Amino acid sequence: MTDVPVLAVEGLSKTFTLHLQGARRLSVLDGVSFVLHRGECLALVGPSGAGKSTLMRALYGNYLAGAGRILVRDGDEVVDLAAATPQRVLDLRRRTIGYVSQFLRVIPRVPTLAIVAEPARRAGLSDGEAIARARSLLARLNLPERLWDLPPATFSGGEQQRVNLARGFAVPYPLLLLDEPTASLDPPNRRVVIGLIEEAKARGAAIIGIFHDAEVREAVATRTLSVLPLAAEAA
Ligand SMILES: Nc1ncnc2c1ncn2[C@@H]1O[C@H](COP(=O)(O)OP(=O)(O)OP(=O)(O)O)[C@@H](O)[C@H]1O
Repeated sequence: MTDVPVLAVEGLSKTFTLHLQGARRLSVLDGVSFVLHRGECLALVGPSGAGKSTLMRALYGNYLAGAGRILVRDGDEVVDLAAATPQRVLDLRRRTIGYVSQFLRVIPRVPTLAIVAEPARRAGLSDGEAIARARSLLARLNLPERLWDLPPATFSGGEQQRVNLARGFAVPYPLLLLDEPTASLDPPNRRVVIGLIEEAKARGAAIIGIFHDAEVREAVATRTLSVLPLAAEAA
């Protein structure tokens, strides 16, 4: 299976129906196709509102595809995420597909360390290993240790983004989706994230990212995919 792509997207389309506006339909993605192999980092580029985040959300199964296939390699199997059951999608998210969204959304009152350790625990690590991994990532991302036992709801934007990044990099996912992972970070922490992405590529992860920061994009991307706005409203 080594030559089987980690991800093959075939003819992916997505149309939103705006129920509060007379069921108007807005076509955002139309026939998107690409293939991604181990160790590649694909940067999605295109103007604001073109559909980059929509594509990411469809690849994580948050948005249901209108048409097309999203073929994800899962061990010896290839699963079409666009047609998978919700249970199978959750299963893929446990070990196969990681997603670092731009904003942290977590259960209130849970301390930072537990939030970061949780994906590693779900992926099968022991409690001790998951906590050790969480501690090491939080330290690497320069989150002050005095914050680790606090819930992150009141953290600054950059602190919350680093909690999110630590969660995403705590599991060696074969496929990792990064939605503007350095948007709120200062230059030293941007460099830490570039290092984490390079290490993930070196271990064979396939990565798709939206990097508005050109310096970060040029440092990590092996190629780009243009997502362009569609001209017309869907019929
Ligand atoms: N849940 C939704 N319901 C209706 N329309 C949506 C929804 N999500 C996104 N859209 C619309 O789809 C289009 C693409 O949005 P998207 O967030 O994917 O763009 P983007 O390329 O990521 O933009 P940016 O670079 O500004 O983040 C926009 O016109 C947006 O209004």
